Amino acid sequence: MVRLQHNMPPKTRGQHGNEESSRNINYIRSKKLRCVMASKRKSKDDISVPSLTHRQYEDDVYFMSVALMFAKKSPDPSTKVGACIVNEGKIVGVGFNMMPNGCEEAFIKLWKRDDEDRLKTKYPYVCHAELNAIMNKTSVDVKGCTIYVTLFPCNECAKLIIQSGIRKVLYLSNKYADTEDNEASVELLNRAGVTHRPFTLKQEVRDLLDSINPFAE
Ligand SMILES: O=c1[nH]c(=O)n([C@H]2C[C@H](O)[C@@H](COP(=O)(O)O)O2)cc1CO
Repeated sequence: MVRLQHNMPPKTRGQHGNEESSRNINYIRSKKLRCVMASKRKSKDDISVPSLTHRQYEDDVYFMSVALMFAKKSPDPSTKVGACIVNEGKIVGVGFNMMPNGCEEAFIKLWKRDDEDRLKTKYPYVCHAELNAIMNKTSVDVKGCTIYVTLFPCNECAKLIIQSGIRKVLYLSNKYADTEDNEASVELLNRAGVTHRPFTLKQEVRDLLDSINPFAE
């Protein structure tokens, strides 16, 4: 009779007659299974603590939602853009595209995209969301901050972002991806070492934001 030592796997006959290795494999498998089951039991009892990446994702959703909420305030009838600057988890600046302060009334008819005369379109006058967010900042500076913006920054905004010390750009839409301005913007951000990446907001969050109407009766 073979006496099994405590903790030793039971002896079984392997498929190819290699008893020793098959015995070890079975032993390892059953041990692994016990570990998995134990960890499942543990995670059921534990209060779940979101992982760092999950928490970061939740923060990203939150700050991008703030950028979207501000985009809704833009008077531009065709493209509403919002931006939110974040410093170590705190919002330090928000903005949306609008005419310069004090010019809103005077330029009200200039929210056009097309006209033979460019001076009769919005483009030479409008202040972009990023510019407003940077100018409205509440902290001393925005060095090392992240900017959440609903549209990929144009080359002029890329310059502002770089010069202000912002180090990271998260954006929702990149609808002008094929334009030269956009190419210049990517080039600028890359050269300056400012990271930029798209962020996808789930449709449910967008729907929720669309449904918020604080002035509804
Ligand atoms: O980075 C940006 N930030 C920003 O606020 N804007 C604004 C300027 C205009 O009001 C609007 C773009 O208008 P349109 O898509 O009709 O060309 O978006 C546009 C960009 C990128 O072009």
